[in-house]
Amino acid sequence: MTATPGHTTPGRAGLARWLLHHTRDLLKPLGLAIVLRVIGQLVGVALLVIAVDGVVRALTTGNTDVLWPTVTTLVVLALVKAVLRYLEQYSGHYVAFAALASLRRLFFARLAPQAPAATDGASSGDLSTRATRDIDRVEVFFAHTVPPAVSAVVVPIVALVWTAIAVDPTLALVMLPVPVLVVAVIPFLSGGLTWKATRERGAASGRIAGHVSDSIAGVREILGFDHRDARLAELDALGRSSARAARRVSGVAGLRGALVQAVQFGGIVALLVMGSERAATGAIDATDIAVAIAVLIGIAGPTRAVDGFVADLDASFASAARLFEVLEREPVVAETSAPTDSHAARTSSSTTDVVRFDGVSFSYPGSASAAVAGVDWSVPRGAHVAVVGVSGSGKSTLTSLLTRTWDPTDGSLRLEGADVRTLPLGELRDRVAIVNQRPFVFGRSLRDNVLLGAPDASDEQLAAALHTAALDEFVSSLPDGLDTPLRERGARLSGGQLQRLALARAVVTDPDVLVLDESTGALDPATEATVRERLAAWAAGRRTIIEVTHRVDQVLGADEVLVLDRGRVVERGVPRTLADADGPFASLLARV
Ligand SMILES: Nc1ncnc2c1ncn2[C@@H]1O[C@H](COP(=O)(O)OP(=O)(O)OP(=O)(O)O)[C@@H](O)[C@H]1O
Repeated sequence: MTATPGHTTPGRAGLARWLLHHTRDLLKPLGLAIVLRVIGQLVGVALLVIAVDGVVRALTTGNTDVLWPTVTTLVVLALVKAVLRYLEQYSGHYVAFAALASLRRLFFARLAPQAPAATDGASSGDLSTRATRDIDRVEVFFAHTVPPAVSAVVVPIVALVWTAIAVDPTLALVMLPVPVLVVAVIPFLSGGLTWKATRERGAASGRIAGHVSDSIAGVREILGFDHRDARLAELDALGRSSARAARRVSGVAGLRGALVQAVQFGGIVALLVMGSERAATGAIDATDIAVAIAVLIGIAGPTRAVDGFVADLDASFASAARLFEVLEREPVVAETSAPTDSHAARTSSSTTDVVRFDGVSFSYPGSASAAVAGVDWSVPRGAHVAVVGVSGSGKSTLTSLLTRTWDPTDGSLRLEGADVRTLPLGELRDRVAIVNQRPFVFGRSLRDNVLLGAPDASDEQLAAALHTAALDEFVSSLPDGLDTPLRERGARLSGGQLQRLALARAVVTDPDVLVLDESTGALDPATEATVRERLAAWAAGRRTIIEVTHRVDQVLGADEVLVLDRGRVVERGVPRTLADADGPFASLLARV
């Protein structure tokens, strides 16, 4: 993934704070879930203690009548516990699912400003795993972790303090190591052993998802070039590394469960031994020993819950870490903090240049050479200009700086006099529309796809855009017209139809500047001529067209052409004049 440095991923405590920070609106219902759980589990301990106390008293006194008030109390407490359990489950899951919804919103809200720079190089399978499975796993943290974790600490403390006061302080002391070991020591030690493996397992799953989604998207190439065996071998290798990490996690989980049980039974044995010694001195009686054992058994459930969630919690934190990496990454371009009055800047500007590059240079992160170097260029309003050059000469990069996919490493770029960095990104991208080489089609209707950037456009505006892009005849030939559902990635469209759809999508937003990045290459010559004619009529000297192409013969009619070579401007001028000169443009033309 093309990562831009953000904050270092914190450890589990930091991630817990981070999750709680982003879901702070839910802290009240979360608090309620915790209180309900703690009370419910204390009631559970009380149930055991009262039952054991009643039975032992009845047996030692030989009077079974004393059991009736005990039974009544137990019935009432059992009902109370059931109601508390229901309310706790309800509020815990309410919090969990509301938290997931807000994390999903946050994921897209934070990802959008990083795009397309940070998402272009990323595996879509890995990103979608983060947005779905990783977010779902965080549910464990809210619904099955925070309330049990708090009650695993609070319930034993209350129970032991009560035992010390109401039964015997020595027995309470004997019991103390059990919850300490079960709740704190064992999970802490095992967490250290499994955290790395759990993170490796999460990363491996992301890589598997990326591999599978690439295989689906590239199935034609895989079959066409008989690449199946190699893909399967890669998938096997990924599966093996995921299984290795999973084995380590499960092995440690098994060991942890065994240790917890050993400690709990050891606690009962210790109570029996110490209790008998204390009873022999007359300090306590049989009922006290039985009640203390009941308390230890009563707190076994709440404390063992830690063992239950520790493995899931590691997975939950590993997922939170994968979310953190995306959500806290610095956007490649920063939204202006104090937007200038761009309209005022525009109207007060006396310039007739709609776009102006001043000493613009740009290098991709990690790249030693500049993709664009020292470009000075101004484009007059209403002009049709072209940027040409051999493949890799920096044409697309130059125009992507205009909409701030990236910011220049040096120099500045102005739109109608205003530095693009001072314009709100939304406004900038409204005013400059780019038709990309590889437009994306969503699995929605043709209408929705064209109106992506202008959902409120009128029917007339839509019809005009379709006409300009020469897509109108195609649309009328479809039985469902604009309501025709399109499959994702435009599977039902030809290359030329896809390009015209992308063109209509840009034109309908009524931009000041339209950038065409190799966006007519798939059209047949007659359709291309129609599109060019209609685009010229649409621009009508008011809107500016910047055309990026390596098909130099197609831009002989442009007002100006800029020839790039390895990121530098090597020639500029009126194309027909340059065609007759003996320069780079003429030699590009000779190659056509
Ligand atoms: N996202 C990226 N990360 C790193 N390097 C990149 C990236 N995109 C492009 N480049 C590099 O920057 C240089 C200019 O690429 P650019 O796409 O701007 O050229 P181009 O003239 O538009 O090429 P083409 O005509 O083939 O589309 C090339 O060397 C390319 O390898």
